[in-house]
Amino acid sequence: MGFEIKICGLKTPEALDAALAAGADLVGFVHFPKSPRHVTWEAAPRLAAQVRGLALKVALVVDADDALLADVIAALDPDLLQLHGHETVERVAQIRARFGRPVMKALPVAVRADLAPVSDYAAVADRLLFDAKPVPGALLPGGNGRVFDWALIRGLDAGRPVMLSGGLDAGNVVEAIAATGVDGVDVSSGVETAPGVKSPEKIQAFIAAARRARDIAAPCSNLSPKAQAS
Ligand SMILES: O=C(O)c1ccccc1NCC(=O)[C@H](O)[C@H](O)COP(=O)(O)O
Repeated sequence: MGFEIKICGLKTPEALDAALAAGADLVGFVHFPKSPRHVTWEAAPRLAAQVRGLALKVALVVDADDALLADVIAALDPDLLQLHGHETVERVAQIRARFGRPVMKALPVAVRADLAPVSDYAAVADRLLFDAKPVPGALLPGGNGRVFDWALIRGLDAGRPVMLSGGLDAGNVVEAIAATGVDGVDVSSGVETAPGVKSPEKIQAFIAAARRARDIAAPCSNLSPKAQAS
């Protein structure tokens, strides 16, 4: 798996088109009704069909029960389930076994102690996503545009591919990649003009910047992220 760039919170055909045209490796669809990025049941199958294998489809859920997961999987046919709630290690393992889809567990990070469960989650998840811990009482568990201290995960060997998110944008993603050495980056609010409103220009700029950083980290490779992943 090569370095990967994920654009999350896509809910319109135009925004999805922009992410695919710019070369996103993963595109994320949020199922969380309180979110301004929530994808309706009506829109989900159409968005999923629009991807046409150009990127991996990621279905983001928060503490979903089996019935909801089954519905989300039926609607999106995702390549990856992103678990962005308080799912326990046991629940992550159960979801992976029960639904037969690769799983990325999001872990909220604010202080070093938040990394204590990394090895337990790495044992049951296919990937890990480090995101900034929301402030107490926040409406959303992610997609808050908050940055955490990247030094906390510098050089961390989780034994699984690791993505970084939380307050990334075209202006800081190069530094974030250099500071952490992660396997991929994930962005939502940093490519928006307002909560839930994606900007094609910001998506394009983010992906171009992240690619530049990847190429600095791996100067011998001319391959696209997708080609490296294959
Ligand atoms: O984006 C949301 O509205 C959302 C709702 C519920 C759970 C997670 C959510 N977003 C997660 C992400 O988009 C990313 O994985 C990550 O948190 C990056 O967000 P941002 O800081 O806005 O770039």
